[in-house]
Amino acid sequence: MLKVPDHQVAGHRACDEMIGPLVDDSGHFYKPLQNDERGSAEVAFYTSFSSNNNIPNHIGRFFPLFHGTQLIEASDGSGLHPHLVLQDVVSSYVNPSIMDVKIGSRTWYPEASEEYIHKCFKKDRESTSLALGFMISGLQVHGSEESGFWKPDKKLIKNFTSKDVRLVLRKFVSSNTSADSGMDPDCSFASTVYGGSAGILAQLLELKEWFEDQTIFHFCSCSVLMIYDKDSVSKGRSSGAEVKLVDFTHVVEGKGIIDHNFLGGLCSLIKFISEI
Ligand SMILES: Nc1ncnc2c1ncn2[C@@H]1O[C@H](COP(=O)(O)OP(=O)(O)OP(=O)(O)O)[C@@H](O)[C@H]1O
Ligand SMILES: O=P(O)(O)O[C@@H]1[C@H](O)[C@H](O)[C@@H](OP(=O)(O)O)[C@H](OP(=O)(O)O)[C@H]1O
Repeated sequence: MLKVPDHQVAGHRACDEMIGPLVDDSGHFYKPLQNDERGSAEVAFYTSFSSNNNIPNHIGRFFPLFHGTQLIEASDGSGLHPHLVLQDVVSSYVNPSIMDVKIGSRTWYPEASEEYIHKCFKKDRESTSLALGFMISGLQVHGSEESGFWKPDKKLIKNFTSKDVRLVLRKFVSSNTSADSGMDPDCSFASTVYGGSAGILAQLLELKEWFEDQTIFHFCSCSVLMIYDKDSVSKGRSSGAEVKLVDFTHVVEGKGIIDHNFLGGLCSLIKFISEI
């Protein structure tokens, strides 16, 4: 049975008769192919990535598993539409806290049209992308059974300044996070979620090491998803903190050159998190 995901934090959504992703109860995430070249570009990326023998196994785990494409009924009722069939990277979590961070100080690639570059450049300058090398695209933080999720709306997130980003990265790992909380975030989950040998920071550093070397792909406009489960931490279990990369509609060939745009943004995010 396909349904609209409960835990999508950014991107095109299935609502108001708009086509958007669907999930099933077997752990699959169906992302509709965009009709323009973005859809085919993402299929081409997953196809190439999943058959590339030069990708180390420990790096492969940062990417959703790819199960090809499938024609399924679109979420907007418009009929059969091709979808990427991906691993649903949040399906194993009960109440996942998730942050989508779009990496790179620029979200355009040099080969793009002038019009597209102009559109992206404007957004990069208005968001924190240009200044920080990354921007928060969406998030949800689980509070408690009673309070549910803190999921700031898109408009608020769009206007995040560098100072807001610093605060939100703290709120993401705090127990006193809620919509109207004026309290100083306690960061009580920081050491378990960000820290530790299996924490988010360790995973980002592992990714960084690969990006310092890989010249196969340039990941324009791609996001790092950070996911964990507060309930598990509170119950003394591991947070299950995971880093995944998503959104490969604008991946281009690396042509033997390091992806300095992604690498720089990743270093900046690492620095922000390591200071918490
Ligand atoms: N494999 C996945 N498993 C679970 N959730 C996912 C997966 N891929 C994406 N998501 C969710 O969907 C959101 C949007 O994903 P993505 O960026 O791929 O979509 P998009 O519509 O191409 O975005 P944009 O409009 O920014 O280009 C993510 O923030 C995340 O919440
Ligand atoms: O953040 P917002 O305001 O939702 O803006 C969207 C976001 O910037 C996407 O990255 C972009 O897709 P591309 O990166 O593929 O350009 C999309 O373009 P679209 O409206 O043409 O789909 C925008 O609408």
